Amino acid sequence: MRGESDRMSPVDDQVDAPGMRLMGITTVLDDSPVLHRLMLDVPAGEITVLMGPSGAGKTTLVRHLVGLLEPDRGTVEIGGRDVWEADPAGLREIRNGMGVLLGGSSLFDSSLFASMTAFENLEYSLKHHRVGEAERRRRAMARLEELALGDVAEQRPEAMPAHARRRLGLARALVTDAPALILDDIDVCLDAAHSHRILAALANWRERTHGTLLITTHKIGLARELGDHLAILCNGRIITTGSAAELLNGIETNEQFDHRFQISDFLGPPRMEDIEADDETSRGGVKLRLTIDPAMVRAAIIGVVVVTLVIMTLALAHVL
Ligand SMILES: Nc1ncnc2c1ncn2[C@@H]1O[C@H](COP(=O)(O)OP(=O)(O)OP(=O)(O)O)[C@@H](O)[C@H]1O
Repeated sequence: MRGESDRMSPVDDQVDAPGMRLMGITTVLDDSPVLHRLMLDVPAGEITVLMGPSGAGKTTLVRHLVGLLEPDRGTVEIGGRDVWEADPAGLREIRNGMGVLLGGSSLFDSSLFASMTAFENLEYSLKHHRVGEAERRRRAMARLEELALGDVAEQRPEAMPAHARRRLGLARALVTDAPALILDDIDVCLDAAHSHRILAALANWRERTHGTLLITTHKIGLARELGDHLAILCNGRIITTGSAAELLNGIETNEQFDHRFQISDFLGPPRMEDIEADDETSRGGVKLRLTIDPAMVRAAIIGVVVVTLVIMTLALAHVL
């Protein structure tokens, strides 16, 4: 029989931890540039912590990775597969290999079902991965206990305080033992009482899966503790990568962090002019994604039909 520390994949076969790679990512939201020519490598089987000032674009980057938001330019690869070129079945396969906790503490953000209890929320994910009933119970309860949620297993998430709901979202991301884990902003659950449990749960997941973890946080202590690799996202780009100990040397507060990385980044925020200039010069190397508005296509077809009819009418009138 297998113990808790055994390696388990979502479907009980060994699955290799995937690397993740973002190349040349440019994103414009509401006519404002958010990311510009962003490059990031998340090595397979290791922990990468992503930090950056508030509004730098961390959640936007995560949304590109998990298939929720298509970048305007560039490629997003997980395990060597382009997330945004995958067909729906391929995208489902990529998503099945990921445990995800989105930023925010609302029900929607934590990917929880309001109509299900804490236990049912976790069991649902395992059912989706065709895990048998007894094993579902064992795994779901193990994750709930691990995150101090055993007592509220029968409660619905809406009845829980925000930090407990956030831990439940984390338990749900962990429960399938996916080989890739993407956790956006777990700071909400990192109060003094629970941070050691969160770190222990992540260490346990790592021991079971040897998976790849990408985590975004504002907590300098957490980044120091976890970070095999630290990447700093600032002004829409990854401005530096390295070991957390080196990059955070001498930084104790978020003000010091912002001061070192945001104020000293001489390139500053991305500008729309630069992105438009890229569009004009883009050839070959960087992929340009064009959005075709169906309304424009319809208008163009109607226009062609009308012009054709007018020409035919004129030609007919000329003949008669
Ligand atoms: N749907 C949207 N429409 C328009 N602008 C958006 C949208 N989502 C995010 N933004 C803007 O994009 C920028 C980056 O936001 P994002 O949430 O990715 O930053 P973040 O680094 O995760 O911030 P935080 O650390 O505060 O969570 C911000 O200026 C934000 O206002």
